[in-house]
Parts: sequence; structure tokens; C-alpha cells
Amino acid sequence: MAAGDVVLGENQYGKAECRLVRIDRETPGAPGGRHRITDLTVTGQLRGDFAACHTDGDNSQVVATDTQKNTLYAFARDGVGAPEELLLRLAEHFTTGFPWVSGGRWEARQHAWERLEVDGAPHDHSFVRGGRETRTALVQRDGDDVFVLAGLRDLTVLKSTGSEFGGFPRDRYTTLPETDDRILATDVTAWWRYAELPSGPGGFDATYAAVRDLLLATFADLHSLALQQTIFAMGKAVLEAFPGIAEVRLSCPNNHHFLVDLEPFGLDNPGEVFVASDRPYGLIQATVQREGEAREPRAWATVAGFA
Ligand SMILES: O=c1[nH]c(=O)c2[nH]c(=O)[nH]c2[nH]1
Repeated sequence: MAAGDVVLGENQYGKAECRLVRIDRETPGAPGGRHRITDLTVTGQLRGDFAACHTDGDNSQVVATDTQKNTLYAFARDGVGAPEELLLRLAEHFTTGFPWVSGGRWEARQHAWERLEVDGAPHDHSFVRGGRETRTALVQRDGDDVFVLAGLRDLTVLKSTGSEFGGFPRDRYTTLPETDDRILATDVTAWWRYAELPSGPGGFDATYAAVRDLLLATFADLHSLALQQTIFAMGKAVLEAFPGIAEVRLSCPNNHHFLVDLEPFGLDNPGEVFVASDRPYGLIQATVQREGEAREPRAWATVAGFA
């Protein structure tokens, strides 16, 4: 190989956005009783030695994306569990089952279904889509190195006071007035990386629920001087509560709500009438980490919401 020769760089391949729905029945195989639904979109990608395929069309080491997809559905026959658990099973299967597969990246989005209520009673087998919010999970494996990320996206929140923004520098292009009372609204995308996998009761599911509660409580309770301050506080609360979580990344649009000027109509506007503007929006992103413990695996740099 000489300098300047064309060579294959980083590559990965797999089946993207496999839609998987599993129904857990109270009595397996029978329609009656209480059902539970798990609704996932799964993307898996293998990494390893696939050079011969790229350069010569030699498919002898190419585990077909169709096979990868079939493996997902076959694994779901035994139960799905937490999305992180399913992804860890897939990572183990492909990484240890094919000598030339060194690892890969498996990502899941879990779509929320809430149990439907009829006449005040929870229905056994009918569900209603629970908003846009999505739970996310990502496993990246490189040999024996396994990274497990969990997260959520599109968790839409708004507080109608308890937020201000002032003290910023002013130059000839600055028109934004300072405010000591504004609406703060955002769609939270958050990822957290497990240094230790949850082992207590409830495992990944319980930690997910607790982290989500903590993110929401911090958003609500902190008197915000900037969205930057709010998202740092959200990440910090998670790290302080969960020693097994190594770092948290947050990506939050500032969904601006501007007070409408009603003066032309001879009306005042004492903080009551706003226009919700969908774009442009501020985009505030931060990593909150423990001193000296930051790591930057490849998947971590490319999780949704971050370039
Ligand atoms: O919370 C905010 N952070 C900013 O950086 C910013 N910039 C801006 O115009 N409004 C806001 N709000």
C-alpha cells in the first residue's frame, strides 16, 4: 500500500428501523387476561472485517441484514425485557458468534402506549399512544468493551414562570430585552451512560423511570436563570443520585414564547398572551460528567441530537 492509495475506512452495516411489537399475555397463548405491550424500533449495525465485500464483492463474511433482522424477531420470542437487555443480547450474539465481527452498534426507540381506561377502569388489552415522548437505548460493543447508553427524546415540558434571562452582553445587534419572568419550554433529549449496569430491583426500567422523574422535578423546581443552567442542574441531579451513571448529555431546544404587543389595540399584556414560535429556536446542549471520568466512545459522539 502506498501513500495516496484509496482504502476502506470505518464502516458498519445492518438493518435500520426494524419495527418490533411484542404482546406479553397473562396466560401465554390465550387471548384472555391482562396484556402488556412493548413497541420498539431497533437499528443494529455490525462492525468488523468486511473489507473483502467492499473491495471485491466477496460476501463470505457478510451476515445479511435480513439475517440480522430475523435474529431480532427470533430473540423477541423469549421476551424483550428492557430495551437495553435486548440490545445487549444482540451484541453478545453477533460479537461472539462470528469471528470477524468485532462489535457494533444497536439502538432502540421505545414508543409509549398507555393502558386505555373505560368507565374509569384500566382495560386489559386496549392502549392509547402516550404522546411523542420516546425512550431510547443504545449498546455499542467493541470486542469485550461494552457501552450502554439509555435516554429519552421529545420529552416536552413547559413552565409558565420561574424562569428569567438577563445579564447577557449587549452590542449593536442586541435587541432582546432582559426578562425576570418568562415561559421556559423545551423538548428534552437526554442520554446517560452506565459505568455500572443497574442490578437492583427493576433494573434498567426502574432506573429509567427514576432518572426521568429527576429530570422533570429539576426542570420544575429550579428557578432558571438560563436554559443552560437548567440542563446542567438536570444532569447534575442524575449524577448525584446514581453513582453507576458516568455522564449525562442533554440537548434542548429553547421553544420560545414571545409576549404579544397588544398596545396597538389599546390593551396591556401583563404576561398572559404569548405567541409560541417554532423556529428559529435556541439549541442548548451540554455534557455533565464526573471530573476525570469522561470517555468518548464512537457511539457516544453520534447519539441522536448531537452532531
Ligand atoms: O436560556 C437562554 N439561554 C440563551 O443562551 C439565550 N439566548 C437567547 O436569546 N435567549 C436565551 N435563553
